[in-house]
This record gives sequence, structure tokens and C-alpha cells, in this order.
Amino acid sequence: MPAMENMAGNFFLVGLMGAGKTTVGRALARKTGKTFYDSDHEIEARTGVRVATIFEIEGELRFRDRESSVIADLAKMNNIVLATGGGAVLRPENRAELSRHGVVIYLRASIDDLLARTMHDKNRPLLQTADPRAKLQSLLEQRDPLYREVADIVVDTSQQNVNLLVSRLLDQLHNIPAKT
Ligand SMILES: Nc1ncnc2c1ncn2[C@@H]1O[C@H](COP(=O)(O)OP(=O)(O)OP(=O)(O)O)[C@@H](O)[C@H]1O
Ligand SMILES: O=C(O)C1=C[C@@H](O)[C@@H](O)[C@H](O)C1
Ligand SMILES: [Mg+2]
Repeated sequence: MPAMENMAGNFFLVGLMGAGKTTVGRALARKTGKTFYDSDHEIEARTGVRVATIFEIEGELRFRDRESSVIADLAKMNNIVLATGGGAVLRPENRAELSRHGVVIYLRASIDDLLARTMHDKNRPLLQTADPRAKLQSLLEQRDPLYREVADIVVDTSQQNVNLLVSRLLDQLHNIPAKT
């Protein structure tokens, strides 16, 4: 088993759908011995239904309320890696919680990669449209400034294998003071 990195504080991952927040977050947690959480999974665990069903029945606004409540709870924990939902940065209170309680990592990827990585998963309601590429492009335009605003580190994930990505990320994290 590879050596465990001993680092203090929380790490929060932000970025668009398909950027790899869940995948990279899980690997980063394993490597640092932190507990992994995913805000989408937490919302699903609390409600007992999939994200797509919440959008369908309650609408996006109510989903965002649920998301803010989960983020507020999880951000206060210690020694965790949290993969946030792609739209978590939309609300200023979520951005404040994230930047206050952990080091925020923005995972970027090309639209081509995002599209390829999200194509087969029907649990992303915002991409169930006739033109998911155009949707991703417009979400990127809207959200890129918000991801950047909240991020302590920006990482390009295009054409990067997950293990390599995590080891490069750890090099950068060593140079950033922990937020606890
Ligand atoms: N660096 C990478 N290279 C290749 N494939 C990747 C990479 N990162 C993630 N993937 C793949 O892309 C898909 C989407 O990744 P993941 O679910 O981690 O994205 P996400 O950012 O959590 O998306 P969402 O916001 O919708 O939850 C998965 O099938 C995953 O295996
Ligand atoms: O980008 C978004 O707005 C979303 C991303 C997913 O993680 C989910 O939180 C949900 O599908 C909405
Ligand atoms: Mg995810």
C-alpha cells in the first residue's frame, strides 16, 4: 500500500459535472486518510431518492436549499474530503462556507472531456437536454468565475489519469496552509 500523506484540515472539490470531483475526491481521501463525502450522495441519503427525482418533483430551487443545508453541515466537520455538486458554488453562502472551512480545489476539464464523462449517466438532470454540449458550455461560462472565486487551487484534469492527478494535487496542497 502506498505511503499515507498526513495533512491537516478539509479539502473541498468544486467544478462542473464530469470534472471528476467524486472520482478524484475519493482517491484523495484514500491517500490522505480523510473521510470522503459527496454532497449529492448525502442529499440522496437524506431524502431516499436520486438527485434527478428531487429535480423532477421539487424543482431546482428546492434541490439548492437541500444542497446548502448539506454543505453547511459537512463543511463544519473535520478532516474530510468533500466532493460538492456542480452547482454548489451558485449561492454565496455556500462559497463562504467552503472557503472558510477548507482548502477549495477547482477541477477543470475541456467541454469534450466533460461531455464524454457525463454522456451515459442519466442522473444529471441539467444535461437531459437536446444539446448537452451547449448546456455545459453555458454552465461553464456562468460558473467558471464562481469556481475561481472560491478556489485556492485550480487543476486541469483533461488527459490526466486519476492517480497522477492526485499525486500532483498533493504536491500543491503541501504548499498551502491548512484550513481547519
Ligand atoms: N481525470 C479523469 N480522466 C478520465 N476519466 C475521469 C477522470 N475523472 C473522472 N473521470 C470519469 O468521469 C466520470 C465522471 O466523474 P465524476 O462522477 O467523478 O464527476 P463529478 O465531477 O463528480 O460529476 P457530478 O458533478 O455530476 O457529480 C466517471 O465515469 C469517472 O470515472
Ligand atoms: O451542475 C449542477 O448544477 C448539478 C450537478 C450535480 O452534481 C448535481 O448536484 C445536480 O445534478 C446539479
Ligand atoms: Mg459527483
